[in-house]
Amino acid sequence: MTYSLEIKNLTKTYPQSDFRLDNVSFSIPRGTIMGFVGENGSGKTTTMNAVLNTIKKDNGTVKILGREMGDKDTDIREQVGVVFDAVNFSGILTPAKLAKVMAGVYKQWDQEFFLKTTARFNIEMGKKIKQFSRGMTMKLALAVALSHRPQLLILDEATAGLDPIVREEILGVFLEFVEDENHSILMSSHITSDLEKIADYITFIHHGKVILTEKKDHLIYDYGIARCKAEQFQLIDRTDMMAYKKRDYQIDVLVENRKAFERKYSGIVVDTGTIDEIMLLLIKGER
Ligand SMILES: Nc1ncnc2c1ncn2[C@@H]1O[C@H](COP(=O)(O)OP(=O)(O)OP(=O)(O)O)[C@@H](O)[C@H]1O
Repeated sequence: MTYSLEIKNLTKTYPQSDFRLDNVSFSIPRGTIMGFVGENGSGKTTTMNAVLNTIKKDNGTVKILGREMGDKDTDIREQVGVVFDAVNFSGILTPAKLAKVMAGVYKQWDQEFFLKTTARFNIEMGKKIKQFSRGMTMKLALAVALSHRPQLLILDEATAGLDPIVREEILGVFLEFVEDENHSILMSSHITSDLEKIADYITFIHHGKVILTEKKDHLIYDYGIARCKAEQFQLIDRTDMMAYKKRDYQIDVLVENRKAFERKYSGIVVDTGTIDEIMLLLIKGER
């Protein structure tokens, strides 16, 4: 398998902060979308910044399209499209003028593709960016990121604050982007329903550590949450539980193989879980 992004034992500490990105490792196979989820402050943006070399990592290796990126490595930079939550294009520019700037920055700038994408997104080319709504600005940022023809997109909360219709449109663009099996996306989002729709893999991060990387379909269809009474819970082997959480009248147990669990423990109801529910049990549950 070839990877667009390989992160191995990435470590980062900030001065005057207790936070530590602790040996973060995960890889994104070409042609796939990796959803990156975790609580506020768990280390998603720090990981992305360290991948992009916008902050200096303490340790570990990051390979983008098979190569480690040095400070002056502009051609790998061309291959990575980035959209962060806070877009900071100069407000006095219009999209038309911004495109001229970008054409000077990126060797692979594809003006025809930019015009096609902005038209598709109904972006007004002559309007100043400071007059754009948030959704419009995010769509413009995405059009820019795609128009220098990258192979990897890194998106930090790129759909946050957007209405469901705009999000649906953008998710469609992401799926088209990875369609040719060569392009990949690393995408952090608190809107896990978006990731349920388009991600191939999910990486969970908690307090700077990766707690799980898994195929999304495996999480959604094979993982399960067993709803147990206290006496049923007593009978379950610890090796069959990933995590558990006591509630008022039941104990929720996260299991990796819902069907096998149901066969072994007949009488216990096992539901499928959403990414949010699985994350809550992994983070807040006991082990
Ligand atoms: N420049 C900095 N100096 C010191 N601490 C920082 C700096 N940037 C981030 N941190 C701390 O690092 C931790 C991780 O922050 P990070 O932005 O990576 O989290 P996140 O998972 O992206 O969160 P969110 O979901 O809220 O965007 C936080 O505790 C944050 O306060």
